[in-house]
Parts: sequence; structure tokens; C-alpha cells
Amino acid sequence: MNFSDQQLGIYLGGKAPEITTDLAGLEEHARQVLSPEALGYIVPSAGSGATARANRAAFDRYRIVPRMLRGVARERDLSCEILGTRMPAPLMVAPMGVQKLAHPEGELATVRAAAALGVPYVHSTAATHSFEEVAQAGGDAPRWYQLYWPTSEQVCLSFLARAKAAGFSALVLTLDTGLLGWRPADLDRAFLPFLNGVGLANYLTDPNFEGVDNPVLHWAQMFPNPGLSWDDLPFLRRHWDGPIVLKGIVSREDAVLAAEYGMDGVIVSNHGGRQVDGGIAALDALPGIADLVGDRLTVLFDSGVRNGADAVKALALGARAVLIGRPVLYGLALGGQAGVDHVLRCLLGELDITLALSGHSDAHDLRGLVSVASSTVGPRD
Ligand SMILES: Cc1cc2nc3c(=O)[nH]c(=O)nc-3n(C[C@H](O)[C@H](O)[C@H](O)COP(=O)(O)O)c2cc1C
Ligand SMILES: CC(C)CC(=O)C(=O)O
Repeated sequence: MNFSDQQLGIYLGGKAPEITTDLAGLEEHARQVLSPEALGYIVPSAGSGATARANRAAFDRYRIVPRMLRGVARERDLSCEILGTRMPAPLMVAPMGVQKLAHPEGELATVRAAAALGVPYVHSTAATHSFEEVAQAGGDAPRWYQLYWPTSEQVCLSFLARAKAAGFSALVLTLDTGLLGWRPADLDRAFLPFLNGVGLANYLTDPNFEGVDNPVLHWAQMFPNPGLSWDDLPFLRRHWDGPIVLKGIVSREDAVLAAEYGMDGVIVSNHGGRQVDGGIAALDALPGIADLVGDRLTVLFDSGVRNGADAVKALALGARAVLIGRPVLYGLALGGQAGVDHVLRCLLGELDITLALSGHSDAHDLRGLVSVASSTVGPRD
């Protein structure tokens, strides 16, 4: 992709966009349009929200230290290949279920917007559209599949086969959601989308659900799966012909185990703070994990990225690519496909501009570009 057309003036096309280009302010706008239930499910985090606050505080603690006179190209190329997937920049759409809560077109709007830009889309097991519908909407664009490993082996195998047949090239196994976290905003409303059948599209379209009396109950019996262990991973390897990435890794020990168990990558993530309250900021976990296993595993990152500058920080701390979570849903809520398109363009544009202003024409070799804030000020400050 030619990034020169994303420079602000040309990007705006001579008129002000309907949605702000200040992505950090997007949440406030999205709050105005989401129903109370949707807002309560999407925006808040687990418990007191300490992990989500820590995610943001960590981004604030790191500061970019731009370099000068480095002959930056007028037209830059941030494209890269991650686990066999080409992308215009090291950005992907994080797996997020229940997208119809944000907009009636749900995942179809998101995948269409991502596909038009070539940004890889990761399809959630808890989606409101099935593998096959999403594949049709996404055409030839790159897509990965995120597995919530069902307790039923038959359903698990069926999901893997359907994902493969529908062109999902890599498998993301999410590990931090063996149970749903303690989420007061939902508990206080006694609201869970799944109980109304929302987020069960992959299940309800599965042959294993045909003729089932109570599909929601059937789902409830196979969604929580806290019993998984490392020794289950070879099963996935046997049944998935393609890269496997473990999502939800925040400890160095688990990153090393992921390498020892022959995984291809990890996503350093705390699920946007939605699972464990009082957890380590994902960004604080990133550099240690990247240092330890970055030569053996593809290290990806999400949790707390709100704009292009945040993405630069995560890349500079060792992530090969960054996944975008809630900002995509805020764009979806505000404008459907056009809203997601807007958010992704802003991210791509700001990522490009921030890197260029820091002395980079591509997204390689960014280590050393950020410092911890306190180390950027003099000793007497
Ligand atoms: C509404 C919502 C639904 C999500 N659903 C899933 C999911 O189905 N599978 C998954 O692995 N992660 C899911 N996530 C977590 C995201 O993939 C990602 O880790 C998180 O949103 C990153 O944090 P951020 O939103 O603060 O950027 C969900 C997040 C949100 C906000
Ligand atoms: C619990 C899942 C089904 C969806 C999810 O990952 C989330 O809401 O964070």
C-alpha cells in the first residue's frame, strides 16, 4: 500500500470526517450510541478495572525518542509478512465476539472494512456470523481463526475443519478465557449476550448442533474449558495444518513453554483487562518475552492500543505486529463498515507518520526507539 495517500489532508478528502481522528477520544463517542447492555459488555473490564488502567498507564510510561536526519522516504512501505500472511503494515484486527452488539452488521462490516485495506481479520469462535459468512464477505483477504477450545472434541474438530475450508490460514488459541472473568457491569445487569443466543453463530450452524433441544444450554456445557493443559497442544498440531499462535501469554515461563511445545507464535495480551483484575500490564510483559523467545516465536501484542503511536511503542518493545481491539468496535458502533474503515485508516496513517517522524521508512528494526519516560529526562528532573 502506498501510504502517501493516508497523509492527513488527502485522507480527509477536503472535508471533515464524521468520526474523530483522535482515536483516544473514540470511546467517549461510542458510549453515546451503544445500548446500556452493549456498552456494559464491550467497554468495561474485569473487577475494579485495574488491569485495563495498568495497560494504559504502561503506554503512558513509555516515550518515543525520535531520531533525525535519517533520510526517510517520501513514500514509505510498512508492509510485512507474519506467519505467511502478507499485510500492509504490522496491524491486525483482534478476535472479538458478539459484534452485533455494536452494530447490526456485526463481523461482516468489520471483515469487509479490513479486507478492503488488506488488514488481516481474526474471526472469533464467539462471533455473531459464521466462518462461512465471514469468509464470503472477506473474499481473498487474509484471515485467521481464533479458537475457544470446546469441551466437545467433535465440535472442536468440526470448527478446525470449517475454518480451514473457509480459508482461515492461521489458528489463534486463546488461553486466558477458560472461564469468563468477573465482570461487574454484566453481573449487575444479569446480562450475557450468549444467553440470548448472541455470539453462537459458529455453534448454531455446526452439524453437531443439529436437532439439539436447547442450543444455549449445549453451548454453556462446552464453552468454559479451564481444564486444558500444555499436553493438549499436540492434539491441535495434529489437527491444524498451519501456524498456531497462543493468545493471552503474559509470563516469560509460559512463553518459553510455548516455544518448547512447538508453537509458532504468542500474542502477549491480557484480553484488554477483561479477565483478571489486578493483572500485569500487557505492555510491561512484552519486552521480557520478546527478548526471551523472539528468536524462536513470532511475538504479537494486544491490550490497550488506542492509536498509531501506541502501536509504534509496542513494535519498538518487541512485537512483530499489533492487534487492535476495542477501537475497532467503537468504529463499528459509530459507523458500521465505514466506521471500521475510518479507525483502521487512522491507525495506519498515524503509525506511518509517527514512524516517519522517528526516522523510519519501514517497520523493521524499531528496537531502541522507545524509552521508559523517567529515563528520557535528566537526573535532576
Ligand atoms: C467485546 C469484546 C469481545 C472479545 N471477544 C474475544 C474473543 O471472542 N476471543 C478472544 O480471543 N478475545 C476477545 N476479546 C479480546 C480481544 O481480542 C483483545 O485481546 C482485547 O480487546 C485487547 O484489548 P483492547 O480492547 O484494550 O485493545 C474481546 C474483546 C472485546 C472488547
Ligand atoms: C467470553 C468470550 C466468549 C468473549 C470474550 O472473549 C470477551 O468477551 O472478552
